[in-house]
Amino acid sequence: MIQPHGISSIQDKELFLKNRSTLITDVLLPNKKQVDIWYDDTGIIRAVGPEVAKEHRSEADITLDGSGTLAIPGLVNTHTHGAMTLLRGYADDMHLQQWLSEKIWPLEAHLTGDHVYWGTKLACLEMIKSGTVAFNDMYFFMKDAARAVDESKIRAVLSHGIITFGNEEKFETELKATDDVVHYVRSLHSPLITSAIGPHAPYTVPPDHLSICAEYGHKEKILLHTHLAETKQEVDDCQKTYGMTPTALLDKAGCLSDRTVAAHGCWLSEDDCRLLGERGSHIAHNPVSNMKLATGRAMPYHWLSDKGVNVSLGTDGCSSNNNLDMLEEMKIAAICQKFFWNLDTLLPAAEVLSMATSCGAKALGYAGGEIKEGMPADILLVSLHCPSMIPLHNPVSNIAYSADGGAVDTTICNGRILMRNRYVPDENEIIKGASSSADDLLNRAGIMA
Ligand SMILES: CSC[C@H]1O[C@@H](n2cnc3c(O)ncnc32)[C@H](O)[C@@H]1O
Ligand SMILES: [Zn+2]
Repeated sequence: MIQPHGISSIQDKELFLKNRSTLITDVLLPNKKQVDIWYDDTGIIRAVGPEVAKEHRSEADITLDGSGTLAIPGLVNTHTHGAMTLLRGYADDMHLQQWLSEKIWPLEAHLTGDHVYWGTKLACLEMIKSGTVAFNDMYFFMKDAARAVDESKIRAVLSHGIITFGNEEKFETELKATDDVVHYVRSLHSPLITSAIGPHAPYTVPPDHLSICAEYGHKEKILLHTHLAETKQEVDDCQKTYGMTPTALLDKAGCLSDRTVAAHGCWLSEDDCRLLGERGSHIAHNPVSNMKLATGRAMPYHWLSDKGVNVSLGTDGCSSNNNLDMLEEMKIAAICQKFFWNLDTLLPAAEVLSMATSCGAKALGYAGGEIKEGMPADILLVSLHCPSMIPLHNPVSNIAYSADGGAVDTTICNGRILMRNRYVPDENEIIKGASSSADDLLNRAGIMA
């Protein structure tokens, strides 16, 4: 049996190498019940309860001592641009359109597949260290992102971000890049990685191109990932040009279905929320990015939940956040909603925890986000010995309002242990590779690091 504490020998490193039947003993659940959890080598939870260790100890290859930890489902980041880790701190404190057109897009023009590989490796490392086990990613060079995700062993939905501004030749290239990613991801035969089509936004992709994206998504049975109603300017321009809201425009183009994940939704109207509910579409809320880029309005969570829309949580990219810490995002989501809408009961702790877990899994189209029999073993063990978790009057409150990603001790995705006692194999190599890749990007763009 491999001992859980102290990663000191080669044998201990075997803990991370493959899926094994695993017993987690004496762990606390958010309802304050102490249980054992047993999952098998296919990564499926087989039993959760107080007597599970007694019944299943002989079937487990590994036992992890869960005492002093709280088990919660792995977190799901439903909107980000992973490789933007390399742009962290590059352009802050700006207006969105100016930020994109004057700083971000000019630098992104110099990106290579190698940058995206290292940026995504860094993103995966940061996510594993803060308890995220799945993410919805839209960026460039997504075959390189797929390689990085495949090595990191976390879940991802990957889309090539399509920006055309109506240019037909560019659209051809973007569709080809999308098709390449879709086929490459399928060729990996990974149960953890799927692909999506990613028209960037209704203001960068015109209606005829959006319609073709929708058709492609339906044909391939994949998700459609986009940005929606992020700023007032986007909504006003859309009304002026097309006589309808961006949500109605997406619907007219066939882009709204239960396989649609739209990020932001800050400026949705009540009618937009009704339409999203009727279509079964999902909204990914990104409060930190919205507040940092001063989008001027918080996503109307109360209208969306009234209309039955599934609302999940995302961080957006590291240039507008500037980290991928979903525990931090949960707190800010819960307090931002209360503050902006002046409703002290809006988005309570338990709802924001669901938003970051089961609602995220639902948006990304897989069963998960709950610790119970039959679910994938996407499990975090959060340390109860860190100051932000003491006292433990209410574990859900501590998770939503007090802890940050640093409290996560152990991260398990689909039964594979990715971090134990905050140790992740290859952490130093990833930090080194990503740091020099970020320097290389700035050099290529003629910017002194
Ligand atoms: C075409 S790949 C994705 C594209 O989106 C850019 N991006 C990052 N954050 C935001 C945001 O908040 N709103 C709109 N676009 C954003 C990213 O830099 C890529 O160019
Ligand atoms: Zn975004």
